Parts: sequence; C-alpha cells; structure tokens
Amino acid sequence: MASMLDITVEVATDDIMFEKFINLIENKTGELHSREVAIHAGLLHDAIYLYAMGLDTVLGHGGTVQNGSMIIDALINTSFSGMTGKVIIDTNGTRKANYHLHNIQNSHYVTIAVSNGSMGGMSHYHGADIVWPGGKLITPLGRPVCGWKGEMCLGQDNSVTIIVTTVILFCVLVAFFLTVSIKMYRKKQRQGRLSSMSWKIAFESLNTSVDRRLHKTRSSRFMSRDTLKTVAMESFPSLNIMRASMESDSSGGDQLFAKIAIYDGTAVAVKMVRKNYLAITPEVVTEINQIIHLKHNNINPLMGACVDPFKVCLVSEYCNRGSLQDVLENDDIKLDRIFKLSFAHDIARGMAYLHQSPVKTHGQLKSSNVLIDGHWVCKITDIAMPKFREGERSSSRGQHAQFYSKLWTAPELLRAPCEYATGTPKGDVYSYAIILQEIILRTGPYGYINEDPEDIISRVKVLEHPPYRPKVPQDAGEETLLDLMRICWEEIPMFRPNFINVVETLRNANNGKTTNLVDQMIHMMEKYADHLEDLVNERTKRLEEEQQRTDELLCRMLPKSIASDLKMGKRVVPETFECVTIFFSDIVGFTVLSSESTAMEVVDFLNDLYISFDTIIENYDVYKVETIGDAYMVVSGLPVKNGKRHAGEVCTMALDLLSCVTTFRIRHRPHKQLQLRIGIHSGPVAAGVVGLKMPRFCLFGDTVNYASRMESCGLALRIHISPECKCILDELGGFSTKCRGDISVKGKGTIRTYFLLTKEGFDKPLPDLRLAASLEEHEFK
Ligand SMILES: Nc1nc2c(ncn2[C@@H]2O[C@H](COP(=O)(O)OP(=O)(O)OP(=O)(O)O)[C@@H](O)[C@H]2O)c(=O)[nH]1
Ligand SMILES: [Mg+2]
Repeated sequence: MASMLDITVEVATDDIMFEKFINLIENKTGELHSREVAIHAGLLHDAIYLYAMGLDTVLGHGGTVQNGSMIIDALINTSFSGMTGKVIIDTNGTRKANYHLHNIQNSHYVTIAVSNGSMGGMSHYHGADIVWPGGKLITPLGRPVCGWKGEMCLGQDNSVTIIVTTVILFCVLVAFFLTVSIKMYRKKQRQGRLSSMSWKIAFESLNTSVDRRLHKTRSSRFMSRDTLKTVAMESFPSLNIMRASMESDSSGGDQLFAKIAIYDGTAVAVKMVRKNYLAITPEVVTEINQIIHLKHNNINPLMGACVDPFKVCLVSEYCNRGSLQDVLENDDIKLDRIFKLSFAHDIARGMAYLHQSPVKTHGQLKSSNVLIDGHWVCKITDIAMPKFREGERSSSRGQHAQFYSKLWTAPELLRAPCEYATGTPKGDVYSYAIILQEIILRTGPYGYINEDPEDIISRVKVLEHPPYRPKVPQDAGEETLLDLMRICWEEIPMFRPNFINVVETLRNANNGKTTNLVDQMIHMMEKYADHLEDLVNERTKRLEEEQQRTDELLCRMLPKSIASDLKMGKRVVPETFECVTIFFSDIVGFTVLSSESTAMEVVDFLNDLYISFDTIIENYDVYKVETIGDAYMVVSGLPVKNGKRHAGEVCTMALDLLSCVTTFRIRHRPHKQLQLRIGIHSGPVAAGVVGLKMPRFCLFGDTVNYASRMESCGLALRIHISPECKCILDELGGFSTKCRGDISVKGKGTIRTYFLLTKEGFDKPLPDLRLAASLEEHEFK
C-alpha cells in the first residue's frame, strides 16, 4: 500500500471486561482472532449497545424505532462502560475518547498523533509526520481552492475569466499579426526582388555617340611585342580629357576598351562583357546588387548593367583622370611623397571597406582597376563578378597580355585558380603590394626586371627561396610604403596584414593625420594663404616706407602744401604773391677755391655747408628754393602767405647763417674764413610748378633778379638788403641796419641799399669784418 491514514479510537485492551469479551468471541466462533478484530468487534458491540440505549429511552417515551432523531437526541450526554472502555457521549453527540492517527510509511504502520478526549488537543509523536500519497509531506488541500463547486471563487471569477480571455485574445492577435507580417514580408520580398532589378540599364539609354574611343598608349614593356598595334589619339571636345584604353591583339580579334557614354546626363564608363546573353539568375541579381550597394569614397560606383542580347555590359561612373596605371606611366605628372601616400591610403581604405562588405573580396585588384577622379582620389573599380561574367568568352588579348594581367595575382591563387575564382582577402593584399611597388617605382609591375610575364608567373608559382618578387631598391623612396609592400607580399597569406592594419600603418606614418589629398591640398593652401598674408603685410610695410620716403623727397623738392596737392592729383596753378622776401647767398672766392681743390673736396665742403644751412633754416618760416653751385636761395611768404613776417624771418635767418660762418670750417682749408655774401630783397613774385619729369617749384619776376643783384653787389660777411626790405624791417622793428650808400644796379638805376647789422635779442656771434675778403677778391657781376 502506497499510503494510508487511519484514525482509531483508543481501546482499553488491558481492561478485564475487554479480556472477557475476547474470550467470549473466541468461544463463540471457535477461532482465535487477532487483537485488531477483537477491537473492532468491541467497537461494534459498544455501538449497538449505545443504539439500544437510545431506542430503549425512545420506546420508553412512547416513540418508535423509526424515530431516528429522537434516538440520537436520547444519546446526548450519556455514558456507559462498554467493551472498549468508558463510552461518553458529549452534548454535541460526539463520543469523547482518545483517537490515534496512524500512517503507513515505508510499509510500516506508524502512529503519528494521539488526541486527548477529556482534555482536548493532540500530542504528536516526535519525528513522525504524515506522509501523503506520492511521498509528499505537504498536507493536500481539504478541498479545491475554489470549493467543490467553485463557490469559494465567486468574487475572483471575473478576473480569472478576464485573464484567460485576454491571454486567448492576445494569442489570437499575435497569430493574426504574425500571419499578416509574414504575408507582408513575402510581398515585400517579391517587390524587393522586382525592384532589385532596378540596376538594369537599357542599352539605348546610353548615349555612346559621344564616345570617340580615345585610345591610349600603354607604354609598359609588358604590353609591347605583338600587342597594341593600333594606337591613336584624338581630342575629346565635348568631355574633358576622357581616356579609355584599347588593346587589340595581332590577330586582329575582338577589341577590348572602356567606352565612354552619357547616361542620365553624366559621363559613364561602359565595360563590355564578352557574352551574347545573360541569364538573370538570383545569384547574378545578388552579386550585382551587392556591388551596386557599395557606397564608399574610394570605391567607384557601379551604376548598373545592360543585359540586352549582344550588348551585355557593366556601367560605372567615369573618372576623368584615368587609371592609376595611366597616371603612374605619365611622366608629365609629378607625384611627390604626399601623392604616393595618398594613393596608397585611398586604395587601402576602399579595400578595407570592401572586405567588410558582403562582397568580401575584389579578386582582380591591379593598377588599371584603380581609377583616379578629378580630385586625385583613388576609386577601386572592376570588382570580380564571377556569376555575372560566367561563361564569358576568353579575352582576345594576346597571351602576353593575359600573363601580364596575372602579375598582381597572389602565388596561392596562381597555384589553385579554380579554387579561388573570386579571390581571397589575403590575395587582394598581395595585389596591393604589387600596386605599392608600381607607386614607389612608377613603373609597371616587376618594373626593372626584363623578363617575360609568363616566366615571372611560373617563378612566383614555384616556391623559390626567397620567393620571387619585384626588385625594389631600399633607397627607392618612401620607407613606410616599402615596408608595407614587403609585408603585404609575404608568401604565407596568414602573415600578410589586413587592410585595416594597412590603413592604420599609413595613418601612423603620417603622424596620425589623414593622407587624403584634398585635405593635404587645403592644408597647403591655408599655409600658402598665411604665407601670402605675411608677404602682403611685409610688402605693404615696405611700400609704405617707400611711399614715406617719396613723400619726404617730394616735400624736400617742393613746398609741403604744393607736394600734398600734387599727391592728391590736384593741379597746382601758378600764383602771384604781392610781397615775399628772397634770400641769395654766394661764396666769395669760390671759383678760386674750387680751382685749388679737388672735385671731391669741393663736394664735401658744399655738402657740409648746406647741411648746416639746411638745419638752421628749419627754424624759420622759409622755403629753400634751390642751390646752384655755391649759391643758396631761400624765400619766405609763399606758398603760404605770412603777412609781412617774411622779411623778418629771412633777415633773422640770414643773421643765423652768418653766425654759423664764424664756426664753419672748410675741411680741406680749416684755417680759411668762409666768405659768405648775402643779398636780400622783398617784392612781388609769381610762383608755380614747372616740368613733368622732375617738377620744380620756381619763382618768377623781377624781385628774383633784384634779390640776386643784391647778393652779387654785396660784400663778403655782410647781409646786403634792398631799400624795400629795409622798409619792411623798419615796420617790423628790432632790426638794425646801416646805409651802404647809393649803388648802381643793372636795370634799376641807382638805389640806396643797406647792410643788416643785427637784430634785437640776437646774441649769436657774427663774423669779424676784419676777416672779410678784400674788394679785389670779390667778383662783382
Ligand atoms: N578615364 C577613365 N578611364 C577608364 C575608366 N574605366 C576604365 N578606363 C580605362 O580603361 C583601361 C582598361 O580598363 P579595362 O577595360 O577595365 O581593362 P583592365 O582594367 O586592364 O582589365 P580588367 O578590369 O581586369 O578587365 C584602364 O586602364 C583605364 O585607362 C574610367 O572610368 N575613366
Ligand atoms: Mg579594369
């Protein structure tokens, strides 16, 4: 038996009455019974006895045997000594007794607890727990959670229903949405499959009439021999220098060239595929879509393909500088370190992107499949499309050209061409190494080796020690590119880096800066602009200094006001001045002195003298008109009029100059007294600028001659003034003069002239007249 729970009444088996009762049963039945049977027989006895007591009472009260409830009532609160011990029925009709709870555990009959009939409560046997069916120790519920008929969950009934309903609804909805989504997804897939054909280009939409097939020469030593028979160059008027290659073999078979066309308003390169028809299988669609979806600055976009019968071709964006091979072979294009690094960087970046894309490999990376756009950015093109080009007729290019095109192929791919039809990422890295060699040396692959491509291929295929590779001198240039090239053409593919490593290396080589050519150019232009700014500033400063010097010179040659008028482009009109004072000085005996001196001595002497004079006259409101030999001419009262002050200014200046003579020493005649003779006259004058090449401010009128006469008729170390000048001096006051007497002046007749002696407050020393030259030494004109 797996489990059983048994509740029995405690029977006083040791009671004498019970012993007697057992004996009686044994006698009556003639069998020896187990104690358990005897107990149950005792219990039956007591039960019948109790019933009989109740029935007796009911019958005693006139009741009948059918009157069950009366019988029960009659038993309440009764007691008697039964076979199983004292039988006590309490007020509830319950027999008060000790009950035993038994349980079968591991096939043993175990007592779990005993109730105390008189005291109430239960005493558990230590360590005994009820073991329920299934060996469980947790007491099962006496009834279901919600009662036998769900009456206990009447309040919660709704929420359960709601939860259940919601779950069902949710499941239905999910199922519905799933069905709808699957249907929509399938529809979208169908549409996608349709739209994925958007790459299809109708051949008629390609305007190939612009394509004049500008053929190019390929100067490579590997292309010569029996290839490239036809080479012609034409100008391309409608499009900016568009180049395409044309190669034909000696047998004059198919021609392979990159055609140029206009599609959708832009120039495109059309690459013909040597196939008459193309079966558009899902693989072809996937392949072409994967390539079309490549979007990277260093990948030349494939725009679509034409699958019209006999016109199967691939259409890609046109790059106007041609392929890297074209650029490298063009000696007119100078490529410095920055360009080379930029090319290497561009290709590596494009390849890194390609390898991470679903396309995964290029498969035919070579310098002719790297194009260069107008901004000198490299764009990778002609990614291998094995599905699209499956069944393509073999190229009509000669064997030489076919082997030549394999010079970029990695040795492991040369050894197992079928196994790696689409190439491998590490195979692309090898091809990149050969491109690096081309960039470094600016030659074709294996540039300096005069060997047939076929021989080169077989040597690369056979594992030589060391492996056969292009020979690049260590001093060939850019060290980073050299190192990169060597590691990229490692024999064991695993040892070659990936393109992400290559990009990193190139970036580090450039101090973490990008080698993008446009950035470099902008940087250079910025630097150039800065330099230009400095240059402009410096030149402007120099110009300003020059201008200042010119101004100063002009101001020395012309009166300031006249000079500024001239600078401003104003016309300087000749002007008459009512009264000005003109000063002339001359050196008595200059002719003799000059004849006794060298030219340089004379120049030095006059230079010393005029520097001293020029310094002195700066203190007066005068303008030095000119110096002619030893003659010095000064005027006051023009071009800015100064009333009558002109006579006072000139005369005071004359005294100052005469005073200067007392100390002035002729360098080569230090002991000789300089015999300065001064003449001054005041009167009207006309003034104006004459000449164009060397404009001069000149004074005209009789006053000039008169003043000159005053000087020529004067005496050494004396200031000889005209009566007109004296008159003004008198008006001004403070000047002391002395009458010289009447002298005959040419054109003037006889006039009374004066010597200016001094001026009030003038305390500078004047020359000792005793040192003046004798009259014989004067050359009176
Ligand atoms: N200017 C310019 N020239 C192009 C363009 N595409 C191809 N070419 C020229 O066409 C030449 C030959 O290109 P392809 O016909 O692709 O021949 P290939 O690159 O030698 O060989 P595969 O690509 O392997 O078939 C290149 O070297 C370029 O000079 C382009 O977009 N612009
Ligand atoms: Mg190509």
